[in-house]
Amino acid sequence: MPDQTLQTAARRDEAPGDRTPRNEELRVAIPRLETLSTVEEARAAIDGIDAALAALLERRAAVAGVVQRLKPVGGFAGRCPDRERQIVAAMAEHAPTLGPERLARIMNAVIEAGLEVSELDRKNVQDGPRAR
Ligand SMILES: O=C(O)C(=O)C[C@]1(C(=O)O)C=C[C@@H](O)C=C1
Repeated sequence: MPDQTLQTAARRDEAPGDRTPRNEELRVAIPRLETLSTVEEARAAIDGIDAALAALLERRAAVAGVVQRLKPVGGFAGRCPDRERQIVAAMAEHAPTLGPERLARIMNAVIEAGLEVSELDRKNVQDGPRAR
């Protein structure tokens, strides 16, 4: 059986005549464990997953940066623990083996990395890129 494909498509409804660009989509091969019988094969599968994860993390940080600019108080000062708990609870439904406690640690690192990038971007806009 071929690898499964995870397709993320956060599409807007298409109105007739709408010429705004479509969202990009990411197609990821999900390796079936029974197809992996050597370290090399398993590592190659990990590399494929990590490339997709990195692309998603990069885009997540950019989208979280948009949230920081739209919120009345953005950045670390506007951190929202309730929203972070919601995110972890929703993710735990897709990752029951990892579970909420491990996911909370992972997402804390992901969210903090995004906030760091958005604060650097804000500083660059204020001071110019030389201050970086
Ligand atoms: O949803 C927000 O309010 C955000 O600022 C985004 C985000 C995130 O990266 O998902 C970042 C910080 C908040 O503590 C919660 C969530």
